Amino acid sequence: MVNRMIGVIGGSGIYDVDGLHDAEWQSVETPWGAPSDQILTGTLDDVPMAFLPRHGRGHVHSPTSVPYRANIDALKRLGCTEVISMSAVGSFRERMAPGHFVIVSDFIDRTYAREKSFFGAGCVAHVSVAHPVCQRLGDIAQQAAEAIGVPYHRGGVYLAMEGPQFSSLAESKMYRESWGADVIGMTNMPEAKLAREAELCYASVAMVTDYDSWHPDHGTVDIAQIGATLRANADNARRLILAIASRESALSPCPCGCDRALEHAIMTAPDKRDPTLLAKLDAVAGRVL
Ligand SMILES: CSC[C@H]1O[C@H](OP(=O)(O)O)[C@H](O)[C@@H]1O
Ligand SMILES: Nc1ncnc2[nH]cnc12
Repeated sequence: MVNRMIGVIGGSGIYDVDGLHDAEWQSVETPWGAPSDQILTGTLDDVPMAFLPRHGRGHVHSPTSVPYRANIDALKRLGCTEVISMSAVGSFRERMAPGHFVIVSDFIDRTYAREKSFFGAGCVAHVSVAHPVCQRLGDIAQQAAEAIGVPYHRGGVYLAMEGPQFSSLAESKMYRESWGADVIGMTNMPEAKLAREAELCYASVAMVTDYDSWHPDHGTVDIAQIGATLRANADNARRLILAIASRESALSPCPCGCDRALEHAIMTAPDKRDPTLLAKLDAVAGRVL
């Protein structure tokens, strides 16, 4: 048995975590470039943790410029076995109100200007993302939300848009009424797909900041209002991270198979694989290469 190591990716408004023992900001180099920032490592309740601010401290990266591959590679390289995302989202459902947390169950990926895979020419792989979220990690997030008493919803479809502009009214209505999306954000894809390729369990806790632009009583999205809700949510986000750590246990194989996602995924014949790409895949896919 090895211990779990939790990777937490903090989204807008979450640039550090309190209470880590032996806390240290570490620089991690990856074959995919630099991650969004240094990574804060330490232990919470004796559980090793690595915290990465997705947009960098000071909010430097836009949703499009976030180095998603470097971020996932860096967390894997540090020894993380799972990744929890904490993200701001707009809501398409009246009942998912600002201040509520949604434990995401699925995604619709509408992003188009990002690198979406570690694999490619010279080493082709196809993993399943039919169930992009780890059920076991979702259970832990749910238990943690229950324990801290934050209003939460288990399950919700997160639509990932490219941004950085918010949606038009017509888009907002289409996502909500025709596509069945429950919340909208700009960052969880391709992050979730890359976590799957890296055989990391992934779960996303979406923190509702607004009703996007569809709601007749709430007008259009306003970044000032989002900021105020984010600040109000930040304390609950920190408490949730603590509560998640205290629910972690020794590592056993993931019941959903996230940790074995690459088992039969690589298509390229061993003698046709590109050594340069294979070298870059050392952390992400070393187990199967
Ligand atoms: C600050 S509103 C828009 C911004 O916030 C969300 O980022 P994150 O998922 O990192 O919390 C959203 O996806 C947008 O990038
Ligand atoms: N309405 C919205 N659309 C996209 N990303 C968001 N992040 C927070 N609110 C959002």
